[in-house]
Amino acid sequence: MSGKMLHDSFNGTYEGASNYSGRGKGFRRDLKDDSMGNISHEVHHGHSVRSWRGRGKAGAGTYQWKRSNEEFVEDEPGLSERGSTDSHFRTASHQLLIEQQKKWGKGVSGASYGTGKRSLGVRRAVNTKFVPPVRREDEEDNLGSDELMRRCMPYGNSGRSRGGAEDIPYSELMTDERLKNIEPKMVELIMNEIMDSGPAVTWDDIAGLDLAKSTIQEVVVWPMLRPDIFTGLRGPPKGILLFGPPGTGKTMIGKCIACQSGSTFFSISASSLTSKWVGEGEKMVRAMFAVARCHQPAVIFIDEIDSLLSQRSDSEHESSRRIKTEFLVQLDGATTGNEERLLVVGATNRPQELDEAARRRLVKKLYIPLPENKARQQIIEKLMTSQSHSLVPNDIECICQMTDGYSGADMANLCREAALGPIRSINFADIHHISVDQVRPISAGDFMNALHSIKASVSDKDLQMYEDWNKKFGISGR
Ligand SMILES: Nc1ncnc2c1ncn2[C@@H]1O[C@H](COP(=O)(O)OP(=O)(O)OP(=O)(O)O)[C@@H](O)[C@H]1O
Repeated sequence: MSGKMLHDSFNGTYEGASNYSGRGKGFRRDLKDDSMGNISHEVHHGHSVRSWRGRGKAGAGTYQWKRSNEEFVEDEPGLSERGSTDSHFRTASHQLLIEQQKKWGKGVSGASYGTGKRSLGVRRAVNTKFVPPVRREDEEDNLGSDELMRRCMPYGNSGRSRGGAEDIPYSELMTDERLKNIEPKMVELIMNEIMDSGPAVTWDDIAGLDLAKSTIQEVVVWPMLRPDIFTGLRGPPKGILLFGPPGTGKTMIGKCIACQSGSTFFSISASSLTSKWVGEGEKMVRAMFAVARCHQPAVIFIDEIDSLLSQRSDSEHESSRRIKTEFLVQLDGATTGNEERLLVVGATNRPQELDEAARRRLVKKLYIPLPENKARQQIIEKLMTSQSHSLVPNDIECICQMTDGYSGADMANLCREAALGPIRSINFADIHHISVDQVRPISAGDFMNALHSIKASVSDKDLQMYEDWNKKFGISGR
């Protein structure tokens, strides 16, 4: 292209990408405009160059990157006021963004703050600390994209869910062949919202479930750790299903598998693909598998998998059908690629709704039942270690007997409710000046009161259904 080069280093913001800077470590972006409205955009990384051409206007604005038709167009006029805009009209969100950029610096982008972008609905881990989505004033300007990506990960490198997998710099990742047909904004979304880097989960964190834990250890964790030994007939399944009542630790197990096998953990709720990402769900599925392939070994955890792989019906929406087809294609790809170290863990509270194709692909089906007496005791003891309490072993035994039928989540709720007992006994007027030491310890009486309001959430009828399904399809159902 013979036109002049407007920017030797593109430093705008791509739509949907948060805090994205073109000046990443180890790569350079060039944006050229030939004055005829033709744009060329190149990413130089090492010796490789990837380029896109299209029509649009160069400026320091927000660009939409349409790789499907090789187009690169300006989406909103320059966010910084020096952008090449002809119009003075701004939307409210655009104006807000300009004001935020003035206040916080250019690290703030429309996708990262204040524009109501939807999240994927992945629950934050219990201990996840709040990480402000905007750059603090004391942070340096012009962070490279790798640095930005690192900062998006709430825990840096310590205590992460990943056991052994090394970080792949974002710039390097984007040159990976496997991401060739994936939109960069999708990659970034997956890395920010689905790739989980929260605190590690160990087997000891999960109370009870001894049979499930030992089976998982043997069937998936060891084979993922030693693929050289577990070959051929000993090869690991590419998909497993965890089924059982809500709140019994299925998500914890999924994460624990990733931690213990040194894998990267990707976690998404299937319903968010259809409800929150209307029209994008299919792309998300493809992107998630592609990013996971770049981060092998990897565990992809799909919560509520029944909403993705339920029996087909005539009333099924076209977009849901497409997401399901894409998911099955990806799952089959993972199953046939013998070299790939990718495990899909599906979790469901409604196993009876899975169709035959799903049951066939999720080879091992593990029942995750309600916690037994001993497991309930472990949950109480674990949660009480960080609290001041006056419970003696007898009290805990008594509470455990009274909580037959409670799930792990019910037990956690019960402890939370009991922990409020001492607070409720404080006079409202004293709450302002009372010291922490003056709050009385949690007592057995607080638990007795809490038992009035926190009940078992799983019905006997549902339990029977899980038992029946386990007998029919589960690997522990004999
Ligand atoms: N076996 C367990 N050991 C310790 N804590 C547990 C256990 N089961 C559940 N919990 C508690 O319940 C919470 C919810 O657990 P988790 O999300 O893993 O359940 P789930 O089976 O995935 O639920 P859902 O089906 O509703 O998604 C956990 O954060 C933990 O506090």
